[in-house]
Amino acid sequence: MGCHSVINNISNTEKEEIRILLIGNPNVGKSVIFSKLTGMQVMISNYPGTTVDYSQGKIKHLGKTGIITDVPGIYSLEATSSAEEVAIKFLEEGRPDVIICVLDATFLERSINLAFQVMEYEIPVVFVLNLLDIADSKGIKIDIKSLETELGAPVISTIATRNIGIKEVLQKTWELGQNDYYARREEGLSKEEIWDKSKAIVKKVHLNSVESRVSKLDKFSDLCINFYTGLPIAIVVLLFCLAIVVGGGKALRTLILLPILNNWYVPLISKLIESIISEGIILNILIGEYGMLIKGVEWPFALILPYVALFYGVLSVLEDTGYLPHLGVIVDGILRRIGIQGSSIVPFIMGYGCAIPAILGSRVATSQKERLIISTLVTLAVPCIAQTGAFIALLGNHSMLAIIFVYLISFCFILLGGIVLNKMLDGFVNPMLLEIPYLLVPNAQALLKKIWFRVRSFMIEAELPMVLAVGIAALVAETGLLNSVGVLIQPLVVQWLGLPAEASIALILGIVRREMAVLPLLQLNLSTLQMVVGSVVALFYLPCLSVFGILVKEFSIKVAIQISIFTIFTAILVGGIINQSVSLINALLH
Ligand SMILES: Nc1nc2c(ncn2[C@@H]2O[C@H](COP(=O)(O)OP(=O)(O)OP(=O)(O)O)[C@@H](O)[C@H]2O)c(=O)[nH]1
Ligand SMILES: [Mg+2]
Repeated sequence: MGCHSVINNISNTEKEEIRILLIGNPNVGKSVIFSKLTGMQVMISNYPGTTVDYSQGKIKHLGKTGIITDVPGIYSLEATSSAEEVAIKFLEEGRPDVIICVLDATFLERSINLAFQVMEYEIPVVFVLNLLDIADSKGIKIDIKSLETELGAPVISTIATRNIGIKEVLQKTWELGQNDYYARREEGLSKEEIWDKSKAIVKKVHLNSVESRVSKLDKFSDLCINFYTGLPIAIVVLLFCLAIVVGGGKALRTLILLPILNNWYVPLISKLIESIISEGIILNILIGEYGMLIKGVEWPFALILPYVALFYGVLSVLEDTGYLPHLGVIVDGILRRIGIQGSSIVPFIMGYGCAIPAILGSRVATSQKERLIISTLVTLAVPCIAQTGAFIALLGNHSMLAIIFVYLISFCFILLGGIVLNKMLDGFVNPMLLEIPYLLVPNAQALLKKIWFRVRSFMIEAELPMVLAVGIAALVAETGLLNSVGVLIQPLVVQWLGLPAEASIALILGIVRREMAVLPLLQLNLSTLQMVVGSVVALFYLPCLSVFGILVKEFSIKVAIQISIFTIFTAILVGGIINQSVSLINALLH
């Protein structure tokens, strides 16, 4: 990072620190600037509302330490969502020493409007005019000197993604952060006056009359949000993504990972362990039916990881191109019926990866009711990617129809659950206020970094609990504990759901991780009906432990418990109804 070294973790605060706050409209590149200044990896995507919480990092420069905070984007100083509250709280209560206010060169009027509101705080401000390359491609030219004069504070022009201007931002921030220099204060202007003033400034500083050039991507963007052309585009895009994740995942699994595992790894590890331990429980726990060293490697790495990697690959492309908000416009009509705005398609799609970012992402929703609906539906009926991998492993070789059936049930319950919750819960859903970003060609390096970051976090956060869960399965199966636990839930599992008693282990392990409610079924030689029932139960069943934790944190323990009771009840009810009705039809036919 050139002229400064970076320490990522913040410990206690020293006196000599400069506290810096990054502020600006959504999607203007604040997080890119944060990441370039600190060297820290944070989420960066091409849609408003990527950052929903704050990140802090330390910068050391010229012998001084700066603590910089990246917050969610805001349009004004009145919070309309819990994400915006975070930003405004940092500004109002944090009293930073200096503010870096990022302006969007392609949308200057709105940026300046916020700038004036920020300047009322009498805190030194460095203005950063970002996205200059995009402005340039649109034929927008801005007179920086004149903008400086109008704002009464320094303006640095940047192309953050290419690291252009970042060094200057750092220098200016240090200069202002140490001197008591205040931006000019605008006394008590009304909202309308601020808008008028912003408009007048934009007129003054634009060097050309902005007859904005329309690129091919802009034309395609228009096609994506027009319902009649946008709907077929959306279907093609989603089917293409599905093909990559499902088809690609299967190819990776069957052509590369399983052969390596079965032909090389398993014989090698079995030989090794058998040469040390000849028989007994320990041997079985390590390499037996649920062997930790066998299933604990096969399940997470060969069955789940390919889908995780491809899903995050596809998701990251959708995010960085800026396509997701376009999709939001097309699905707004449907989502509104289930109490969600079109813009919430982003957290919803994230739920197909993992429920945690989806629940956190719902912070951009403008009402508590909407947040609750998104979080409940994602927890109830949206399978995470690890669970999808497990469904494909269980049902894929057996019957494609069975997979389609499970996903149809999932869709039906998203719709049904949404309609019911929308009616049941008090509150309101605001009309959609969705900003459509320019479609961009993603930067390959940034994209790969982001995918790697996500896959790595999955490996760190998910693989260990999965291996541990396999260990518990092995222990429970080998010690006969399974039988005693099984007896308790046997009537439910055997009589009502029609599954073998051993399937209880899936229900026990499903508490730890969602895919573990499916994977143990692989060992049981089930009929197609049993597989489908097991999958449907697993689909709804329980939020995994970490999702439960997030629900408590974001809402309350009461809400988390209510959602869990609701999901477990739905799981057992729907699974049982499928089993009982198919069995009845079978009995009548034969
Ligand atoms: N071409 C170009 N793209 C940029 C530039 N700066 C940021 N971007 C892109 O703009 C998008 C938004 O960047 P972020 O850093 O996530 O924006 P943010 O202001 O943090 O957005 P929120 O967290 O949603 O408020 C990303 O796709 C970036 O890659 C720039 O100078 N030029
Ligand atoms: Mg951000």
